[in-house]
Amino acid sequence: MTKIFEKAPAKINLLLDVLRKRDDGFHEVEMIMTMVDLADRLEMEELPRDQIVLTSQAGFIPLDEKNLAFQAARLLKERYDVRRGVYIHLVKRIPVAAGLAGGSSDAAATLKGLNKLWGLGLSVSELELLGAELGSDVPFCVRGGTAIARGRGEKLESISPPPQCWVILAKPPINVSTADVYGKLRASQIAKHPSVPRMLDAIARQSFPDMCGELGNVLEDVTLDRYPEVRQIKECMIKLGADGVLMSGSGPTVFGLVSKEAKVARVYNGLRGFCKEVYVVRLLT
Ligand SMILES: C[C@@](CO)(OP(=O)(O)O)[C@H](O)COP(=O)(O)OP(=O)(O)OC[C@H]1O[C@@H](n2ccc(N)nc2=O)[C@H](O)[C@@H]1O
Ligand SMILES: Nc1ncnc2c1ncn2[C@@H]1O[C@H](COP(=O)(O)OP(=O)(O)O)[C@@H](O)[C@H]1O
Repeated sequence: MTKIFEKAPAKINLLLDVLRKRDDGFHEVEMIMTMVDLADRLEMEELPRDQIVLTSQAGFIPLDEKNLAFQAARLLKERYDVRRGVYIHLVKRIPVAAGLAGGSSDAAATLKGLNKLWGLGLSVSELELLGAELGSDVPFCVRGGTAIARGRGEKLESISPPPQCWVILAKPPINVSTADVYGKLRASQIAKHPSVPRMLDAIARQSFPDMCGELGNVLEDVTLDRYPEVRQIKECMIKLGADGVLMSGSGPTVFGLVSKEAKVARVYNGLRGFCKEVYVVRLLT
């Protein structure tokens, strides 16, 4: 029986700016997002009965309609009147509720995998549009690569990959709700907005130091104030000598960019002293 395998990588936001709060409750954003090589894996195969069955080795995520992979399968089934069942097994490796878009990437991988398994013939842009119905980060996860995201995150423009480097991810043991963080942000009172043109220029010139200098995320104002442990991890990474340090998305994961391999062990070992979940990965360029 045909089995489809899909990789669902985590994202980081090299830049996250909020322009204003919209009337629909969402925020108008400008983000520069890229993928890292920390990924979930999904296996999808035909089920002889007309049902969506989702399993995972992870005991700490919902496996019913609350799971974004389940929602993605249901959306395709309903929209294209697919009367076939599917068994999805999710190997979860991306930390949950971390600001790394794990659930969104699982949803994107499910859309891509079932498009193949069910022979739907949908284009990447059609899958992105479907993804937008599931969450603001899903269209980017469908497209992958590096992109500027506008609107509520669904309007994408692909750009060339950033200079390659090491990425050290540290996730403190707290769960941060994206809705809460956006809810606490006062968009009209943001003290300092990061510069999209300067970040794009640094990436286009492949200047690693300038890219590090242009990192910025306005959601740090909310999360770092509310969760001192996130601020502490950020300060620690800076002290340990990471070249650029930023919180990803709404947090609480903080990432450090490092260009020289020799420095990676120092940052990793220093962090491991007080943060259990630390990963060393590369950009997916
Ligand atoms: C902050 C970011 C940055 O990449 O990522 P995460 O921290 O979640 O990884 C995203 O904007 C999150 O995207 P995603 O997690 O898909 O959000 P959604 O499910 O669409 O929305 C969750 C909630 O966040 C708020 N929200 C989300 C996106 C946006 N542009 N404005 C908002 O105000 C809304 O309150 C919404 O109900
Ligand atoms: N496939 C999934 N993997 C992880 N979490 C999921 C998934 N589907 C739904 N969720 C729920 O979505 C919430 C946010 O998860 P996640 O996508 O990991 O966070 P973030 O948006 O911060 O990157 C969690 O509370 C989790 O219970």
